[in-house]
Amino acid sequence: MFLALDVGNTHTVLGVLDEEKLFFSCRFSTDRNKTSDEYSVMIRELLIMHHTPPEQISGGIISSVVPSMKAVLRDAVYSVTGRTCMIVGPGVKNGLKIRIDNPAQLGSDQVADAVAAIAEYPKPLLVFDMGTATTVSVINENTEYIGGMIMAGALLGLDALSNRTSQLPEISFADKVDRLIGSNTVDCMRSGFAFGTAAMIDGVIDRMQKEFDRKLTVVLTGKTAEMITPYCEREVVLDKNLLLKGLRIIYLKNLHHKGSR
Ligand SMILES: Nc1ncnc2c1ncn2[C@@H]1O[C@H](COP(=O)(O)OP(=O)(O)O)[C@@H](O)[C@H]1O
Ligand SMILES: CC(C)(COP(=O)(O)O)[C@@H](O)C(=O)NCCC(=O)O
Ligand SMILES: [K+]
Repeated sequence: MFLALDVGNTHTVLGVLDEEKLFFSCRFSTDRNKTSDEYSVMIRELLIMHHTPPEQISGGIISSVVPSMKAVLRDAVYSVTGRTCMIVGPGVKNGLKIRIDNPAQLGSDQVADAVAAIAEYPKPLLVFDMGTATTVSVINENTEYIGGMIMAGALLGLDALSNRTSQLPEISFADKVDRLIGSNTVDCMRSGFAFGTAAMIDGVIDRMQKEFDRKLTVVLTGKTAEMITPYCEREVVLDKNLLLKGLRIIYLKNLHHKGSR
């Protein structure tokens, strides 16, 4: 069993996996002020809460788009399990053919997503990772990562909307949004979030499709994708664990390269 950590700008996802199974995953806030000691307490408790003795963890892998969190979490995992995590980035093989101006610039979350998507889905394909930012990754028929898009995440837009206006409130999304045409402030905001974001995705898919002869596969992941997928009109696949599956592939690839760690 090994640990996989996906550090996003808002949340960190921790998964415990082996070659076939995802035993559990959980999310906690990405808090840049917490120390490795604080994270080690949290990780230890999460493992125990999920009936996983830390001694059973034989290694770990971290993908982080928050640079300072890499060392903090690696140290925390080391103090809980005695194992040193691989960190997605220079020196760790990912097998992805990255054809962009500066491959080192690509976020490690997009690398892990792309590795998993290539392994599981027909090409060409698009991956929408909907977190703090929404990223679109484009993979061609030859399984090359050729580029993509970055936009503000849908929830970031909503935060900005209520923070930067005097009359728009903070809203929640406990219920399904069933009206396209809102007739009050809150319903208008809810419709804008759900249908507006879904229409953006549908529209990007249509435009991207024109660049390819073969039908694109479209995979959506990230917390926000769970909320938006039901409102999309194009054919999309929601894969909540895409990134963890990518980390599994990268972990196993490097384990076999370097011998056991
Ligand atoms: N409990 C929460 N605390 C803070 N932000 C939240 C929460 N729930 C949702 N969000 C919003 O979700 C977005 C991030 O989604 P998430 O999938 O966690 O992203 P990331 O992978 O970038 O960490 C942020 O824009 C934030 O506003
Ligand atoms: C675009 C991102 C900020 C998305 O972060 P997230 O929403 O997962 O927190 C992250 O993937 C990143 O910092 N990327 C590096 C820049 C790039 O991919 O070009
Ligand atoms: K993202």
